[in-house]
Amino acid sequence: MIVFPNAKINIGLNITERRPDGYHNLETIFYPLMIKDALEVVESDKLKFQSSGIEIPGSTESNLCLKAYHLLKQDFTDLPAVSIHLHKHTPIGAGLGGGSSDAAFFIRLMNDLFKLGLDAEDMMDYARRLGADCAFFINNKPVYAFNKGDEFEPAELDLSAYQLALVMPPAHVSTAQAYGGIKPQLSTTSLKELVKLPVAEWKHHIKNDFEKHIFEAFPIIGEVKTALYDAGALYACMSGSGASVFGIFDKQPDLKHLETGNQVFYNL
Ligand SMILES: C[C@](O)(CO)[C@H](O)COP(=O)(O)OP(=O)(O)OC[C@H]1O[C@@H](n2ccc(N)nc2=O)[C@H](O)[C@@H]1O
Ligand SMILES: Nc1ncnc2c1ncn2[C@@H]1O[C@H](COP(=O)(O)OP(=O)(O)OP(=O)(O)O)[C@@H](O)[C@H]1O
Repeated sequence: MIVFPNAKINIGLNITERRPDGYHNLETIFYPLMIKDALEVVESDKLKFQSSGIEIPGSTESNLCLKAYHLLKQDFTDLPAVSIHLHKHTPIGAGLGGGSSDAAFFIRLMNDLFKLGLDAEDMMDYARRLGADCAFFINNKPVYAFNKGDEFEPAELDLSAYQLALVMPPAHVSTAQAYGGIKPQLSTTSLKELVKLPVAEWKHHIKNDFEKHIFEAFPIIGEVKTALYDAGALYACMSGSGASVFGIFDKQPDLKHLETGNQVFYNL
């Protein structure tokens, strides 16, 4: 069975409180983005994992697909061994949730392949144990997210009338490093309300709290955001903890000048 785990962007990100467990409460809007990996799983005599495409840092055992397999195996002890092939296309250290998506799609695939009988809530509970971003990819629809970013309310948001472009600068930001530099602050108006404003108004109201200190550490990322506004973006923002930056345009932008040194994705 083969599936195509897609990425996400965060439209705004308010880090509101530090939690006693060391994590942070936040609010954000998750929006699915059509940059995709390919994930193939077949039943096998023993558990195997191989990847192709972009090189994934870290050990094979730390791959979120294998972590998801072991998590399911704890409860489904008869689960057969599988051979996993992940073709990695989504940039890593990008704030696009690529690894989280692989894990969530893996859980969905295993549920279908081996008829585990899990509903969406059950799968989200497994996903939450693998990472804060992971649960979103179970339903994979635009949502307002709160608490650790793993509790959701539906968001009525459809950007299909716009052109989305994404730029990945030559910088890699680790999520833990990004949270390390943050000073949480309660927000005055909820993103849930702000996102109802016209897209052209968002730049005056919707922010990503990571941008300030990440732009200081990696000036290139802030420069990319400026370049997206210069190219006519109605709204531009770093996604999650970075390093990628997306722009929302009312027509196909000309970003040729950004293609040297950056990876640019169009028609998302
Ligand atoms: C930045 C975002 O991508 C926004 O959607 C997410 O909050 C990150 O989610 P994620 O990559 O799935 O994060 P996890 O793998 O659960 O956690 C990585 C590290 O980020 C920090 N972390 C993550 C989520 C959160 N709500 N508070 C945190 O402080 C913790 O230091 C944690 O050790
Ligand atoms: N399937 C996977 N794909 C990519 N990275 C993975 C995967 N499984 C585990 N990882 C680990 O996750 C790390 C990437 O985490 P990081 O938090 O930097 O990602 P990100 O792209 O910024 O996504 P997020 O939006 O979830 O923060 C990699 O260095 C790698 O070690």
